[in-house]
Amino acid sequence: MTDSPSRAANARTRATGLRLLDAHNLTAAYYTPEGNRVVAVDDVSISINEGEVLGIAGESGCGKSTLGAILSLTAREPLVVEGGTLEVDGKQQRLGPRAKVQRTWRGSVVSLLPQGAMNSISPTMRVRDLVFDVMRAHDRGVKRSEALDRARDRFEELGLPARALDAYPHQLSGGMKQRVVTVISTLLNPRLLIADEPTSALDVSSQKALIDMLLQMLDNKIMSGVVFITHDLPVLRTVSNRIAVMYAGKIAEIGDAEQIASEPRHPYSAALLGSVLVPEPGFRNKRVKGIPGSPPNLLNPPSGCRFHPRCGLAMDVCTKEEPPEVGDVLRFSSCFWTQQNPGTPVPLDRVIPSEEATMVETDRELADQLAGAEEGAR
Ligand SMILES: Nc1ncnc2c1ncn2[C@@H]1O[C@H](COP(=O)(O)OP(=O)(O)OP(=O)(O)O)[C@@H](O)[C@H]1O
Repeated sequence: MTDSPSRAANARTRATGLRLLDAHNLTAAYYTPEGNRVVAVDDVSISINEGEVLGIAGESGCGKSTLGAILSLTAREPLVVEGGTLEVDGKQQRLGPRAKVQRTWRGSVVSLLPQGAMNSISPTMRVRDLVFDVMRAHDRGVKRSEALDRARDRFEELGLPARALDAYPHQLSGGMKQRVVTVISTLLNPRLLIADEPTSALDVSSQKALIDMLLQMLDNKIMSGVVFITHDLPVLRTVSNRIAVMYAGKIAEIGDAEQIASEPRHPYSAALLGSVLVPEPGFRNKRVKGIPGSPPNLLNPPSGCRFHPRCGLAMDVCTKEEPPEVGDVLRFSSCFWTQQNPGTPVPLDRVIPSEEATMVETDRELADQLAGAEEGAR
């Protein structure tokens, strides 16, 4: 995905410094048919500021979608949210098996744009029927004409053709379908939108159109913040103000997107970003081919720091004790090495020893994307 400098730069100036969401001690587990408890998000706390896009990065299976389900209050069996608190505008929503979700929260305070949403629209429903269903789920008394007027106004505000409301899903292109679903999921002006892999099935120009629309929605105060979950690190770096890097159900590192990309403080972030591009100037056209090994099975995660079996910087303490959060709530790294080496750049060649790291040429398109994202950030 190529990027215009102004879009990326604007994304970084939207955040106000005012708090939008404080999420404390979120824990959720899947209960398997065999009766096993798989803790997919384990005691995670994050904060998001007004106007901010918080990107969530991490390898497959590290808990990104589960975190999205907790934040959007959409967890369903076999996932059980076991504890935590969400705080928005001074109001609290307690989480847990016995906590009651306030009706006014789902859709209005937090809203989910689920992974693959565009394929889950019934082929026999027109877009306008979906609009009415979504609005009616929150307001039993809403009239069809009111719902459609609201959607039509919103489509016009965001430059989408109002005639798309009369279309069946198969009549829309993939990119248009995703933009339409995004608009529908924000019709109630949620404070926070959680977008789970919103761009992953789209071609490059549709990715750009969707991201532009999301940023315009933030500018127009349709919502006040976005949690953007994706595997695609160049996209994440372009769109996010801050990035949270997840590993095995925990936040390994969180911080300003550019800081995370150029000066990661956690060995896992360095390795993950190194698998896209090696930051050292002498290796700009090379990257590490993946991180050796694979994320742990969350049924039985490693003791101490969960990344220690794959980390070339691991010390004895990392195998036994939970790592400390080094930094503050907006920028921290959960790592003993970071604690013992303040201000020292993570040596990627020691995180992934050279005999295990296969260096490959960075493909032209990826290098251009990253160069564009960097240019935009300046
Ligand atoms: N239905 C389930 N039963 C048991 N374990 C599950 C179930 N769904 C997910 N998990 C486990 O929960 C963990 C987190 O899954 P999650 O889907 O949140 O990860 P993710 O980072 O979003 O992955 P991806 O990028 O592939 O979507 C994974 O390790 C997975 O094995």
